[in-house]
Amino acid sequence: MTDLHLNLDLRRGDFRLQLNTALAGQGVTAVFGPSGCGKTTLLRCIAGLEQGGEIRLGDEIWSSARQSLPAHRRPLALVFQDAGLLRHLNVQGNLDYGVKRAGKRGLTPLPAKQARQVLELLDLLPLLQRPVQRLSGGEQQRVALARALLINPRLLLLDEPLSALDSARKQEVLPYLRRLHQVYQGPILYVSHALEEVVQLADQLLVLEKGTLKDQGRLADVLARLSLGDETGVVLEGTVVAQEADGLARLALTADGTAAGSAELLLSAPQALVGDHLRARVLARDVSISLSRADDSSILNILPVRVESLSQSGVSVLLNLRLPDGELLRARLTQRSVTQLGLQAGMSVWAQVKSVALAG
Ligand SMILES: Nc1ncnc2c1ncn2[C@@H]1O[C@H](COP(=O)(O)OP(=O)(O)OP(=O)(O)O)[C@@H](O)[C@H]1O
Repeated sequence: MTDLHLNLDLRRGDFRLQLNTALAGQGVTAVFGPSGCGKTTLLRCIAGLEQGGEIRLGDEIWSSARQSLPAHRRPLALVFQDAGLLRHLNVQGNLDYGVKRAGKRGLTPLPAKQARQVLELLDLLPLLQRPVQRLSGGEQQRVALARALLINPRLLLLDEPLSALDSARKQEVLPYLRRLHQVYQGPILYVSHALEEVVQLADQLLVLEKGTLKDQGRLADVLARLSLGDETGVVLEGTVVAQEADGLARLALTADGTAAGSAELLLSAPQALVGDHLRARVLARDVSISLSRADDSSILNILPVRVESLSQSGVSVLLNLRLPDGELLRARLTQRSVTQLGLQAGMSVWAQVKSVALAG
């Protein structure tokens, strides 16, 4: 595994990006934070479009006080919100153009068999002869992704690749991004300010605030630490074990993201396939508690939990709950409900989650 080491310090007007960290050499690391926190500047530094510090991928120095590999020589691929396709060429022409330039970056493009797998995964085989002006926004982004993957980059940088798409197109492209690991094993850096995207795609999360590192780590851990007010919640991960006839997917939770646990969730994830790894964000405000298992309720997800802690949060109480295999769940209740049920740390209760409240 080849980690990406960053030690950056640069100023742009009043803004200063100051960061000393390492990013995982595989999986998706999302760079997350409010507008203006420095996400794009960070990506541009790594891509060589801005200078300001040390960048090293494993033993390979891309930038230091003494030297800097020019942007067009760095062995990486970039996908921006604008697919940036060449308008006068068809899809095949755009892909060929990217492949031809891979050598400049010191990269060897994917061999034919793997290249075909990329095109299959992105459903591009039927579109190869199509002029790019006749592609939808979502299709254009799939071509941009293929063009990036075919050069077999050592690092893939995605800067808000969905933000120019409307929400229907976003939902269309997201499943493709979720499956990228089937054809690309290198590290992916994914810049976004959309939490729903980050939750679905990222393994690791790097949070920036005013140009500095606020937090970094496993997605579920960092999200649990972030204070998100009304959006406070947890991320549960699992494998889709069934797509049921009524459109609900059955997700078998994996306790630490790897080992299979015992709990299951039903959620609406129409695009997901059996075997897909999915994450569901469960907001604390969408979880209610009962002392006994209610079998006459419309709520489909009823999970046994242990109350770990209670903390006053504004006018409500935030409960940290543990599922039998150790996953964290949170519930936000009124003080009146907490008093009525006599809820205390250590109690075993039932957590109820409406399946519509789960965004896959
Ligand atoms: N060339 C520049 N000159 C002056 N200020 C700059 C320059 N480039 C970026 N900035 C400032 O640096 C800050 C970080 O910008 P950046 O685009 O990296 O943020 P971001 O987190 O990607 O924001 P967004 O989510 O809105 O894209 C902003 O305040 C921006 O105005």
